[in-house]
Amino acid sequence: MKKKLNSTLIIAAAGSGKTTELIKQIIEKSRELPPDKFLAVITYTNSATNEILERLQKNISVHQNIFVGTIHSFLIKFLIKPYGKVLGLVPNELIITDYEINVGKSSSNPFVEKNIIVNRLSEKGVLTYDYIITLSKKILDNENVKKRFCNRIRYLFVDEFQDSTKTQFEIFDTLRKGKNSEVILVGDPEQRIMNFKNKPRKGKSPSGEKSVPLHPIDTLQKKKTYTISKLMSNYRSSETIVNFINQFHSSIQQEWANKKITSKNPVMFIQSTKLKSIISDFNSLCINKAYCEFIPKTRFFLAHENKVYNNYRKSNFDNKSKENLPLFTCIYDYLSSFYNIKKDKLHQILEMEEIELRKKCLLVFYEINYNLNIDLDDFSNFIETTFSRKRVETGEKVSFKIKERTKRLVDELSNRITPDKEHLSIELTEYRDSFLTIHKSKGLQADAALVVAKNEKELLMWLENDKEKRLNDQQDKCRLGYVAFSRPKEFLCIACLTPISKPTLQLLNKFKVNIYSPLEEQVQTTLQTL
Ligand SMILES: Nc1ncnc2c1ncn2[C@@H]1O[C@H](COP(=O)(O)OP(=O)(O)OP(=O)(O)O)[C@@H](O)[C@H]1O
Repeated sequence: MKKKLNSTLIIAAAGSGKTTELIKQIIEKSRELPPDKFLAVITYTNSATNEILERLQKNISVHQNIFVGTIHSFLIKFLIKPYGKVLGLVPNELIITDYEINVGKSSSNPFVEKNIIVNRLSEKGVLTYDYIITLSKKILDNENVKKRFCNRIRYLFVDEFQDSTKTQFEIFDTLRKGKNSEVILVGDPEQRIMNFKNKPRKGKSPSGEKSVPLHPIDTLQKKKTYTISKLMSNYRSSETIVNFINQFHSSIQQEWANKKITSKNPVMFIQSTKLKSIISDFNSLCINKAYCEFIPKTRFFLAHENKVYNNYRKSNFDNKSKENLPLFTCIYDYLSSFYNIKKDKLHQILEMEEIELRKKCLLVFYEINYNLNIDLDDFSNFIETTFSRKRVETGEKVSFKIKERTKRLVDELSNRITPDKEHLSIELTEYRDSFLTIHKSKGLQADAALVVAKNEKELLMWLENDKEKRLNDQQDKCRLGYVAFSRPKEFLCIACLTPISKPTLQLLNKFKVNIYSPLEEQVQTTLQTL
């Protein structure tokens, strides 16, 4: 008897181990896959594609009829290449480009003008990413092609479904409607932080008033076309953080599942409004056992826009102490000026794998920590021997600068506590760049995170807990807060660059956030000592 094909929407909130779940389900379905049908997995980045393929290969042999790739490569393989030419929509040779067509503001109708350019390019075989989606939809208008497409694919998995556009969803849903395929969509409505071009346009409701179309990940939860399944555990964060983020999720209340994180660190709000003080308060809280039980080895500094941290980074990291930077960043920075090589090119030019480079950096750390009287000339020799590369001498002035730089590195590192084995392995495996926009931090995690709002209005959007308002937030502002708050495992601090009002303070209290005001802290300490 033919097995009933049941399409599913898996709601997987932050830290729920959605990749693990995805892999598990792909393996299960691959066992039921007829050899003449395809199982396709759509991912949103090439690195996600690689991770999924690597993890699959550890468990099954990935046959020709299993496809893992981005939406664009999926559509090119299954629709554009086999049918585009036959239908006379594209020429033989295709060039795919990520070039974005931007029509000048002076244009009277930029939308139409852009379409004309994109169509002309496609006639010549040049396809932009956006056009690949439009073209695929056009191809699917042909009933014959639609039937063949539906017959070819038995299972379709879509990762990060919340970031799909409406048109992309319509293409996926074609397969479900064909009744020969099973579609498995995995995503988190609360982590939908699309960029502008993906936004649905406003329409008018039958009554004439402006309506805001909801994303399919929200509407599908109310329909019966897809079975809804929810991953209820959070394997990433402490109980306090899980409870905190639950207050902002519109469809899931997660359970704290990582019982290894036993610390009860409170979620903190730092009351300073100057970025420099905020960062310094955050770093002091990280090493204060009263607030943070274990010193976090990986820290994220998050904000909506890069510019929040830019000035701070320029003025502090170019000249002064880097004492709170991760160990490897300090040594990479040093090596970068020592050899005059860009930081991200170090492993390439020094001809070693990233992990090898990090191990050598540890040798540098130990050399500084176990050798109390470092001779700066000897240190240069040590670096050259350790990294098997001589520094190119470029004059006395530079030599003097390198000596100064070495002195600074020795100062920075000799004050550090020797990392124990456990922490070392964390640093070796989980090191990440610390300053990130919230968009960039998606999918990543750190031991601690500082999340800075540029003003009270932004903070209040992040703290919005009215489900309807969150659902209708067209600019993803509320959800940006959720993504940022759900990154840390152990310690979450929030701050705001403008003073906040009393009602906002009360709101923070309502959400069980502790307020940290360094001045009050000082007064308390002084009073206690009297
Ligand atoms: N079944 C599991 N048991 C124990 N730990 C798990 C399990 N699944 C995932 N983890 C761990 O939990 C953490 C979060 O998992 P992961 O990054 O896959 O979550 P996610 O669902 O992708 O979250 P986000 O959407 O926030 O990026 C990781 O450290 C991962 O190793």
